[in-house]
Amino acid sequence: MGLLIDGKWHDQWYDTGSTGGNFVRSDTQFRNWITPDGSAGPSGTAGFKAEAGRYHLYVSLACPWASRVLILRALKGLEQMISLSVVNPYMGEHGWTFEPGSGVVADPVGQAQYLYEIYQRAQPNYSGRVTVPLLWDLHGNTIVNNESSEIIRMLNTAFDGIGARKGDYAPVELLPQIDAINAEVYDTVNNGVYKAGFATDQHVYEQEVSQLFAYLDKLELKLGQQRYLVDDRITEADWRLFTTLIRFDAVYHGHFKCNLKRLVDYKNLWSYTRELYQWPGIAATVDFDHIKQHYYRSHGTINPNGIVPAGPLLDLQSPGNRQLAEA
Ligand SMILES: N[C@@H](CCC(=O)N[C@@H](CS)C(=O)NCC(=O)O)C(=O)O
Repeated sequence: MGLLIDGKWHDQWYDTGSTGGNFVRSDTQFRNWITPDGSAGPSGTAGFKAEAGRYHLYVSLACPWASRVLILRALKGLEQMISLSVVNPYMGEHGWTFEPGSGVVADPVGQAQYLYEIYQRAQPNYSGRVTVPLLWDLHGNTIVNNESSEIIRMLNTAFDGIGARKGDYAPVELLPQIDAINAEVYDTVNNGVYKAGFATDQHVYEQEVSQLFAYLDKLELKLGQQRYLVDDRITEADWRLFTTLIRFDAVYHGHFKCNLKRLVDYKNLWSYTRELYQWPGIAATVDFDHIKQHYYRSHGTINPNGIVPAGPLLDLQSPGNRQLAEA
């Protein structure tokens, strides 16, 4: 694990020493938007028109942020329009690599060995983290965007005029509610598990874990009364929560010590997770082998012997048929 400084790779772990034992996620830097006509989006520059075959996505199947993007790509039926590379689940001294392995899909652009080469290709003097997901413009030979929350918004509508599947997961009239719940879920759940798992101070860890479970308790009640997080239709907010829930018992409970309860102990949340997992096209985006291999083998400070646990045995195929109480 490391980062690029002035275009040069440095192998170093997150610096929690300067932040009192807290894990602080850095902001992503490439923020352009694909739009139907190539005009500029809410940030970045213009010039990224939605076109079939023009864009390429780099992901890790282990990564919850990349998984959101895979999910929107599947829901919108964009698999033929946006091609895909998958990194090796093991992230070591060179960061993400394309080392051949089960499920790894090589870089078609320049046959990169390491993901950081793709960042160097776009910006030779780039300084910052080398993260997935990464959306690449095959025509312009540059990075469009490496912020998953923005990539999923683009995929939701930008390709609608050129054959994307119907479905709006962030309808304008629901955006204020979606954005509000996304912010809470991000802080307490999506990033909450990382803040607990990467904490290097006992007190910080305990605070993060208690905040995480207090919020899961709230969600458990909510999902006993309503089918989805916002309104009665599935939205982006549900998919953003799902990518953390589906990893919860397999990695966050053990590896990140988020173990006050397991997800399967939450009747409604577990049933909701199964329902979303069984949604058409979604199970194919979930790879428990990559998920477990990545977390347990890549974080040497947390799991020095790199042993990957055999369990848990999850029955994800049993029906996700929650009975809702009257609100
Ligand atoms: N804000 C980014 C975060 C992406 C991210 O942190 N991805 C992780 C994998 S789960 C990564 O690539 N980490 C490598 C690193 O931080 O060096 C997003 O949501 O797109």
